[in-house]
Amino acid sequence: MSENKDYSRNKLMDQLNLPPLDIEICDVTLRDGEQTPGVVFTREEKIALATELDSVGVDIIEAGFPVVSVSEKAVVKEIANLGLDARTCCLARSKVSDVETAVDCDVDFVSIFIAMSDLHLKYKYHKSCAEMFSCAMEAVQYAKDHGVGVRFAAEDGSRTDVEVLKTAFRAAEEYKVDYVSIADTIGILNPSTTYYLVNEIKKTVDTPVCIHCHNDLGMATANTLAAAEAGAKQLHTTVNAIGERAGNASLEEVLVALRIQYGIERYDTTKLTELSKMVNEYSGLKPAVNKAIVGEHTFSHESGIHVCAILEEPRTYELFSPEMVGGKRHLIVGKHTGMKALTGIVGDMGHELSKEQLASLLDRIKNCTETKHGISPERLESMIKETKQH
Ligand SMILES: CC(=O)SCCNC(=O)CCNC(=O)[C@H](O)C(C)(C)COP(=O)(O)OP(=O)(O)OC[C@H]1O[C@@H](n2cnc3c(N)ncnc32)[C@H](O)[C@@H]1OP(=O)(O)O
Ligand SMILES: O=C(O)CCC(=O)C(=O)O
Repeated sequence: MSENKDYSRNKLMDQLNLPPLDIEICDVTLRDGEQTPGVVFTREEKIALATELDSVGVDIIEAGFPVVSVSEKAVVKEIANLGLDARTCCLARSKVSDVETAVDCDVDFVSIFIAMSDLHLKYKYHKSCAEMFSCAMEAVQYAKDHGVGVRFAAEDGSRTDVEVLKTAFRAAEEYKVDYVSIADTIGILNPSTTYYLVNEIKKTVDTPVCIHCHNDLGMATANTLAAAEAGAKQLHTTVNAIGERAGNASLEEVLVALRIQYGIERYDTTKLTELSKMVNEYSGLKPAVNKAIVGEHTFSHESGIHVCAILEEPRTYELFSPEMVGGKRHLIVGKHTGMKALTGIVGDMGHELSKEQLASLLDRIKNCTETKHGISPERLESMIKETKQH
């Protein structure tokens, strides 16, 4: 087998003998992502994002929640009619009027949701589970009668009694819903409980299961993958992990993990950095510098021990190549720079310094307190010139 230069495969996965994952990605950036406080995507931005998500190979694009506004409905309909390879869906409450609006948008399926947790029934709906379920099935029937697919979603599914969830999904199956969905709405799950919950539901229904994870405990990506291992078919993601509160499972993290850990290579990960930049620009939300996959530091290295190895073989300290995700490598010069790194960097900048000059430059760099954020290429250039003059 030829050596893979793009990434290091997690070979420990071989020890687990997992069956291959049978998954699809439903990206919800345009719906849950836009629910991030203060975020609004324009029509043009939504269309640009849908087109880019499609070119990544995302299987389903959740285009929006049509009853939110007239312009929201219009753009959901426009995206559904763009002729993308991805299927489209949108959100609807368990109300026939919401589903009527969704059906009018020409989406492939509508996600009809209710919460069946005690907290939501008592404080949000002030109705019994049976009453809410009946509203949901009326809405499901309406969609089915109009030839539109249905995802029946249990909002707050992770805090819903498991037996209640099973009974509801079993009953929804009678209405021929196309998917049942478990939402970890407030991000309470961990990988073990996610696996348990999905496995329980898989034992109960034959209908494909979806998982929608929030990141309140920083586990959304891990939980999404645990759900996939337990047999969840549809995995929900957002670009840059945006979404309610701490956000959702990150598209870029899930796709790269699927490739490296599970051998799923059909998504075009080279577009992920560009997609992240688009969401950054349109949402006004810059990912943290240490955000996995798309953060500014993903391929930035300062430590001498790391850089001296990277100069020979980047895989020593990079799990995957910048090229694999459309990113760029940056070698940072600062307090932690070593001699090999400095020699390489100075050479790459087109300069030749003697051993003594390099040692003197390194000493200056290590003791330079003028900046806390590394030495910029411009500052380094002038330091090199100063070193040459001495
Ligand atoms: C977990 C999630 O992400 S759910 C999706 C959250 N997304 C949003 O809320 C999108 C933005 N929301 C909006 O623009 C508005 O809230 C709308 C258009 C959806 C509804 O607006 P309004 O009609 O003014 O209702 P309002 O927001 O005040 O209250 C929500 C109502 O929906 C009801 N509701 C909430 N979820 C559901 C559901 N799944 N099925 C049926 N009814 C529901 C609430 O009980 C409440 O009913 P009430 O008006 O009888 O008390
Ligand atoms: O499961 C779904 O499709 C949507 C539910 C949702 O957005 C949530 O509960 O956070």
